[in-house]
Amino acid sequence: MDRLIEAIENTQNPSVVGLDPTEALVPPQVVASFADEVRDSVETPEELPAAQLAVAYFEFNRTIIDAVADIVPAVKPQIAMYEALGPAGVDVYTMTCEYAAQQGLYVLGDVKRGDIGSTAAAYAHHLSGVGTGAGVDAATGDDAADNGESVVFDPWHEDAVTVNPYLGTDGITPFVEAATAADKDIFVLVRTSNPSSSELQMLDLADGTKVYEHVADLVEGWGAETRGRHGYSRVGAVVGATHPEEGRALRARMPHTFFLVPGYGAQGGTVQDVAGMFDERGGGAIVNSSRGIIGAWRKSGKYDASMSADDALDLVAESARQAALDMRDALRVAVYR
Ligand SMILES: O=c1ccn([C@@H]2O[C@H](COP(=O)(O)O)[C@@H](O)[C@H]2O)c(=O)[nH]1
Repeated sequence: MDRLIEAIENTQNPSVVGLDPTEALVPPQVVASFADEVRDSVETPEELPAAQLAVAYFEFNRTIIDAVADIVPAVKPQIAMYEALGPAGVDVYTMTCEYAAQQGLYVLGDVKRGDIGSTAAAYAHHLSGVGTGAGVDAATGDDAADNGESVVFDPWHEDAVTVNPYLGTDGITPFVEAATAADKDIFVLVRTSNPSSSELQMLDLADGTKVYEHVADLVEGWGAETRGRHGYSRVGAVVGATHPEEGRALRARMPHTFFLVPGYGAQGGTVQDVAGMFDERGGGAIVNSSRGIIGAWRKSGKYDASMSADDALDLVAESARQAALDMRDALRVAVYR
């Protein structure tokens, strides 16, 4: 977690911009502007809409990244938005991660993976890359053979990924090993921000703890051997901004676990809600906003359907930057006390 913590210190900004493009969040003239370019690149007419949206998503993301790269430490692309477009979308996911990394941003891939150990080992290649010396073997879950000439190709360009803990320790261990070998991190779902999250997470266990508290204790344990210079482990926790009381209690319960806090803005979370999720030095957490930043152009009052694609992208950039600055400044007041 050290690189993320130092990036936050350098920007004095504990926030991450979520890159969750949808058709509704990209100005229509931007999508339309790629019609001709894409027409020649597809093999069948059915592929055209997905291919066109994918190219538009990349241009949109690049615009956002350029607009915020000097003021935020990190971005969080949500892979679901890209997978929804098929292979063209997955390509744009990896291109977006690569571009963000090239701009010096920490890239947190929101992929929420989780499976039995051998399959988790394959998913862990998001962190370890592909090739000899790339950590765990995808088929067996064993250490990959290293013939001394290790060649690793990292197609994903992620510094961290989100992981689902429902399968327990053997579903997590390959990610911890891969993260450790590659100097990367994971964030495990503990108390999610969504309305139905209490159906499972708030259930009482026989010893009186809640399910999410038990997961929190597991997460502290999974990270115990991986603490860095700043006292936080490589195994972070996802804690929703929509649960301020539980988030505050988790902060005390998980002293070595860094928090990724989604649910700010579009889902109703406020700076007051997230303030208790930071430690006494104003560290220990990073707050995500996706729609609140990338969709800010729609609430700017300046959008006009007759704008050119270039003007619309300028508005996207200006609005995203302002929204990111507003979020940074609000967090600074609430957190850096
Ligand atoms: O508990 C969780 C875990 C993940 N998310 C993800 O964060 C963003 C939130 O987007 P907003 O537009 O800022 O609401 C999105 O990618 C979710 O999948 C979450 O919201 N809550």
